Amino acid sequence: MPKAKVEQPYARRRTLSDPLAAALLPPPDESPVEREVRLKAEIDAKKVSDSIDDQIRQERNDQKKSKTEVNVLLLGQSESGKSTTLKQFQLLHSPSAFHAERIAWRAVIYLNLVRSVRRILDALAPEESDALDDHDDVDSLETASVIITSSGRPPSAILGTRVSNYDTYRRKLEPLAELEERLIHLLSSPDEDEATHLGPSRPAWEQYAQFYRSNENLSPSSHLNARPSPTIMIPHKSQTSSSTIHRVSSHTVSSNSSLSKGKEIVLHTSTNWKKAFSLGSKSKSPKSAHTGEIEGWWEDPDDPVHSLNACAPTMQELWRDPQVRKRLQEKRLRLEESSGFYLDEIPRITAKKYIPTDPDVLKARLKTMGVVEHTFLIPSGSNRGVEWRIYDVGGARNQRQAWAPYFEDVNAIIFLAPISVFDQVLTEDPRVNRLEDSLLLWKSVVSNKLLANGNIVLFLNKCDLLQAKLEAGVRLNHHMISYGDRPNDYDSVSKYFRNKFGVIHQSYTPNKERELYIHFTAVTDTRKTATIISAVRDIIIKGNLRNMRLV
Ligand SMILES: Nc1nc2c(ncn2[C@@H]2O[C@H](COP(=O)(O)OP(=O)(O)OP(=O)(O)O)[C@@H](O)[C@H]2O)c(=O)[nH]1
Ligand SMILES: [Mg+2]
Repeated sequence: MPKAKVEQPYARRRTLSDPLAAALLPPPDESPVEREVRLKAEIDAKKVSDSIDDQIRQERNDQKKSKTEVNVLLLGQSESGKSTTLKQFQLLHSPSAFHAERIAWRAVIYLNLVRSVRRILDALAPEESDALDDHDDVDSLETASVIITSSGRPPSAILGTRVSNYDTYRRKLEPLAELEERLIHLLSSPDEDEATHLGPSRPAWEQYAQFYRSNENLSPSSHLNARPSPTIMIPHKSQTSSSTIHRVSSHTVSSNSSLSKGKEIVLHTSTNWKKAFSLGSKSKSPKSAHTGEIEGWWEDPDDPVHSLNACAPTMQELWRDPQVRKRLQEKRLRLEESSGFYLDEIPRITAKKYIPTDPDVLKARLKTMGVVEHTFLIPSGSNRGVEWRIYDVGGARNQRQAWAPYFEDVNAIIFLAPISVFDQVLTEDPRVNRLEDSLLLWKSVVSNKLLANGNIVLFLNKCDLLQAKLEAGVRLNHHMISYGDRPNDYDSVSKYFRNKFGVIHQSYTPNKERELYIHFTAVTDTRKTATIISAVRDIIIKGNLRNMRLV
């Protein structure tokens, strides 16, 4: 064995300084046969040792992979329900962090309500023929909820029901216009007229924590764990200047380390977040820590709650006015598809000491800019120890270029396609039907090679709204000719959509073995969504293990 020959002198030389090697040296009187046997034994031993090393390395890698993180990307067009799904994940896995943020959602909910009222008033305005002709007030008509006819224009009743109290409503609700401006200023970036970030968070939390605890019967420790830490800016992965990553860690573990790891909320780079926190910040701290007597935002005369509270009876009257309802129907303005749900709860939402409930927060609309990362560490159950990173992206067309940098490391995609939107158009481009946009987006996601090995889960979302719409008599075949004369009921329509999305996946996926998991969802429904989320979690974990060949 030439190799052994070459090795021996070195081995002998090493013995001078290496006692272990000296002990392993062959006996000086070794016969050629003994030598051969020894060398073979050494080679065999090395093989065994190498294979053990390989095994250990492999196990370490596998352990590392399965232990560290599962990256999930939420994709879909704007208003498809991505952020709402993320909120459901948060509510399920880190409820205390979710609850701690509730007060901060107050301003967003106010803005959602005030905008609904403004949209109603705009829709009631007496029609002037030329106002319709140069129809550039797209926003006031809430494109997302307006049916576009073949002429490309909402079929507004030209001479519809007159609302006799219109002038009174306008006059009495005048203060809301100023309030809307203020809230937009507080919650939006200068170039946006939609709310894109939360209002007061930490200051509100600190000031009202005691009040909150006494109202919610929650233990002080759970609140301490949930307290969001100050805002930190994190540069975006992509080159786009308009995109931002917002990072929110929401560990469910209750150790101190989770606190020190930092639960940071990152706002838009162009946002003055201190300003955003100012709602309620004028309120003073509790009058007395001993008596627990609380002085809160409702004692601050500048707080928006006062204008809202004063306008509440008129808002209520407006929303209940049969002439108004008729006019909205004529205009086919369906406020229940957007932020309209708060209109059904005006007295509660405008109460001076209103604190948003879980369902209120889930329904609050806050447009996502850039990419928001949430981390969940699941401390028990079959997913124990797995760190979940969920990325929620902005779905509007000008936000989609920020998605690609996240495709590389992704383990699973949850794609949201709202299927109630077949009669709606994109807010950012009123020429494009929302469902068509969703189908195109779906096609480009399922055919993407970078995503070929990830699991893919499709949420056919807003099923509650689809059902209501079909029951109200809106016909799918008026908007999708391909539907033909099939029945216009929920079962037939939902199956049709499932098939349509399924076929696209089958035709365009670069990975023919990939299974597609489809769920019919209404992600604002916590109970049903919790069940779906745990099923999805198991699918993703199993898929991951399969990819790592552990199963
Ligand atoms: N009724 C009903 N409303 C829903 C459903 N899913 C989402 N919504 C509402 O639709 C609105 C938009 O949802 P978001 O989760 O903000 O949408 P998004 O996909 O994150 O939108 P972008 O951030 O613009 O990309 C919110 O007001 C939600 O409450 C649903 O299944 N049913
Ligand atoms: Mg969003």
